[in-house]
Amino acid sequence: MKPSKDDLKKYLECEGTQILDLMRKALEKQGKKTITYSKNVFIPVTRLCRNRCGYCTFHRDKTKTPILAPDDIMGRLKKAESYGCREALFTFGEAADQLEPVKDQLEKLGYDTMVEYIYHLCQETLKNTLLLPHTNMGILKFKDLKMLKEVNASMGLMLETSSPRLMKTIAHRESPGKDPKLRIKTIEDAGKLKIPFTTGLLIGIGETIEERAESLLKLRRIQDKYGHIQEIIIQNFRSKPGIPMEDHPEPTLLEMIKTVAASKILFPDVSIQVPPNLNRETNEFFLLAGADDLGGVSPLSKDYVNPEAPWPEIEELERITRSAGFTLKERLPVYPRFISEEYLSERVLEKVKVHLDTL
Ligand SMILES: O=c1nc2n(C[C@H](O)[C@H](O)[C@H](O)CO)c3cc(O)ccc3cc-2c(=O)[nH]1
Ligand SMILES: C[C@H]1O[C@@H](n2cnc3c(N)ncnc32)[C@H](O)[C@@H]1O
Ligand code: MET
Ligand code: SF4
Repeated sequence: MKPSKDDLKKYLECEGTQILDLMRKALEKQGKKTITYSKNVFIPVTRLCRNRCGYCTFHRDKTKTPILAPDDIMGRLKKAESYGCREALFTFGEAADQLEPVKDQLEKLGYDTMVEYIYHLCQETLKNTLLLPHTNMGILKFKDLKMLKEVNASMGLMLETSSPRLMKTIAHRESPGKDPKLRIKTIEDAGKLKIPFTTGLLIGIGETIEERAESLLKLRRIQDKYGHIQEIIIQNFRSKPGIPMEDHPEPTLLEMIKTVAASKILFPDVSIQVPPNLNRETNEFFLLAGADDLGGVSPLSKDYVNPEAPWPEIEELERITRSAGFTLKERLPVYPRFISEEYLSERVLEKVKVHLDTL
């Protein structure tokens, strides 16, 4: 029986030893002995962005390099390959090609749009490296998703929250692209196109418990209809100096544990990921609450979204995983059940197969 909204609210609100019962229940649903992670390189293709999320330090108003040049990117990818990475995580400010400096630089490089540029970069990645592209560029149109499916092993977009109320608060009031209607449309379009998909929630940006439950149920309904969601990231808001939400409290450890556990109970069929660099001291608790993936870990690049939080070494992930009673296993940016012609283009599938023997 799938939990109802009331069940979810109860999970998210429970206290004391009820939390231990919740963790046990989630762990039973999780049911596996392994915890996965992906070795990646984070490529910030552009940091210019049309939005101004109250929690974000990634976006830049002005920069000398509006977009990273192809040779710079190829250099980073080659280096990543030599470190044994398998995933190229291309991250962008949203709709940056609506902004003049980006438009100008794209034009100089011979591209009309950012989608054309990233398509080319993914193509080059597949041609010249062993890395598998995963593109996370904000909301996209159906036709752009369709084009990018050709050259990506998986794609991603955080839902953040399904609450339209936050469009009026400090978190999203200057971010038209965080309108949950638009985000949900993109995630559904990716489902229609059968693109293996990463999404998630940002916890602690002013949403209520009820809104947290609604966000999870929204993703559940999408997954029931399309089945393309491979992982859900439960990401905790981290406060940092200088952001509009600097004084906003971070979610507590117990709130995060309850959200992770409730997510696993609602999504026994999807990996629940907690980024390990945002919870250096407390990762074990999430594994004991049903999280089964530690996400992308980069041996050579920093997390440009949370630059103050370095990624742990693989040895540390191994130690964390072992002490929680699991074994660590590397995975690709596309999860095993999506490795088929149904979900991957021929050229991506061919590249994915090269990795399967060495995982
Ligand atoms: O370490 C991080 N990885 C992030 N990733 C990457 C993720 O951890 C992994 O690389 C994916 O699981 C790919 O397998 C994202 C991927 C998306 O598609 C959408 C959003 C994110 C956000 C983050 C993030 O904030 N921090
Ligand atoms: C790439 C993803 O990183 C997340 N993100 C952006 N800013 C922060 C922050 N201060 N703390 C935690 N996560 C953040 C958002 O969920 C975005 O979608
Ligand atoms: N700007 C995009 C979004 O918020 C990509 C990740 S944030 C750096 O969806
Ligand atoms: S989180 Fe993404 S959309 Fe929001 S301001 Fe930062 S880069 Fe832009």
